[in-house]
Amino acid sequence: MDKFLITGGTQVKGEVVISGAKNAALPLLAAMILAETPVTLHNVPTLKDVNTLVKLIAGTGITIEKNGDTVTCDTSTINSYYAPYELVKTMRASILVLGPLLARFGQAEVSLPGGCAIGSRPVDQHLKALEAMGATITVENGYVKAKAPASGRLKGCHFTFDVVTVGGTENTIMAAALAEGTTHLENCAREPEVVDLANMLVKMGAKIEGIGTAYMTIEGVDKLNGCEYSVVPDRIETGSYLALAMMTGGEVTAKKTEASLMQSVLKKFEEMGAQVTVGSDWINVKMAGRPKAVDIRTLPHPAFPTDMQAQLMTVCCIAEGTSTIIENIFENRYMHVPELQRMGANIKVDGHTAVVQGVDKLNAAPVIATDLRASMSLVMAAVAAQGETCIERIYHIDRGYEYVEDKLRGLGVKIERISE
Ligand SMILES: CC(=O)N[C@H]1[C@@H](OP(=O)(O)OP(=O)(O)OC[C@H]2O[C@@H](n3ccc(=O)[nH]c3=O)[C@H](O)[C@@H]2O)O[C@H](CO)[C@@H](O)[C@@H]1O
Ligand SMILES: C=C(OP(=O)(O)O)C(=O)O
Repeated sequence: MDKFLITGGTQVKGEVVISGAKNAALPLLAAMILAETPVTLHNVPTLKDVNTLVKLIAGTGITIEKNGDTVTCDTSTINSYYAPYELVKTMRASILVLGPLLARFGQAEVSLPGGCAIGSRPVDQHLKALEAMGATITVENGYVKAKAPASGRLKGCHFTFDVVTVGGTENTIMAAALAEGTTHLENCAREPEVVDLANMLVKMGAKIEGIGTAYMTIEGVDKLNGCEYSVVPDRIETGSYLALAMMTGGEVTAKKTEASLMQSVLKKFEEMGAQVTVGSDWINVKMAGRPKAVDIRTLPHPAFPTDMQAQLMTVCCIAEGTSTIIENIFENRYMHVPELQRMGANIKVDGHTAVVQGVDKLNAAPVIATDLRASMSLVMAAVAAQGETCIERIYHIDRGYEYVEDKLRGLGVKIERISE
């Protein structure tokens, strides 16, 4: 398993080009299954999760290829509607092929994703919404087996999500796009990645109203065509590199990104004393001196995203004063805390609440990355700490940060990957 060796004490400075968003690329790849003619997707990041989904889609017989940051797909060769456990277990977002396969081909068999380090993450809302559209769903031997009604097509319905779910909303709008009749969805997720998916579906010929709101109406169409589309910039990758500027009293300009996607995060940066300047496709963050403590609650978009919680907590570790963080989305998303404590952070966790008392500095220590964003939080801590930090199990970071060492080196970070 690969490790990172990071020599700390660097004040980062420079520019970083932001990649397409992992969390948009995955549903957009799944949506390709819906198209009767070829689709071309640009700005697709080269990541382990993207490779997994491409492999899973190729396993159905669909012709799909990734060249650089472009993926092309032709569904005319499909001969299977099956997503195996071996791939699904490595990436929960694999469940996103369920809605498209079922809506287009009337059947699907997809392994049930398990829980993961950050929480149990059930998919009951995905299944309930598809059932409301007339699907017959059984769960047997760890697989979700889904069939459309006898007509072969799902039916429009009225469905209210019990919880705001990004993946649940995505699976449902993809299915509804090809259903017979109109689907009314309430309590939808409004994340930019859901909006990106809806926009691509519209480009493919779907009829969707209420994009970016909690209430969406989808009038099903008989078929969807291919299109050419470009993945939205990664707001979490953007936020992570900008947070590194705050962590080290440095300055970072994130390019090829969009400030409008991440207002709640930029507002927190400003509350912490950073100078934030934005342009049409860039954001600059400059931090003079020590950040100020801040209070954070993670909630669905447009509030503060759970995927930035670990990174901001790490900045709070060296901030002046006491910060309070409340994680409302996932029940176990504080796995980075014991590792940050090993580096000298003063954090107390009680249930969903973490109280972080800022310290003057962090120290290098051997640590273990437990999940994707926890990995980035440890990288940030290591860059700011005095001494050499070894971070184990960095395969997590490869799921979600494209060319991470190159980008960090471009900002002055001293980082080495040790492959064993
Ligand atoms: C690939 C992708 O886009 N991943 C993102 C997506 O994950 P994902 O789509 O899995 O997250 P959800 O929005 O579905 O989960 C939000 C909450 O709803 C619960 N829930 C979800 C579905 C369901 O059927 N039943 C249920 O109870 C989950 O356990 C969780 O507590 O949104 C999360 C929340 O912004 C992000 O952290 C992830 O990075
Ligand atoms: C939790 C995340 O991803 P996933 O839903 O793919 O596990 C994330 O991107 O932070």
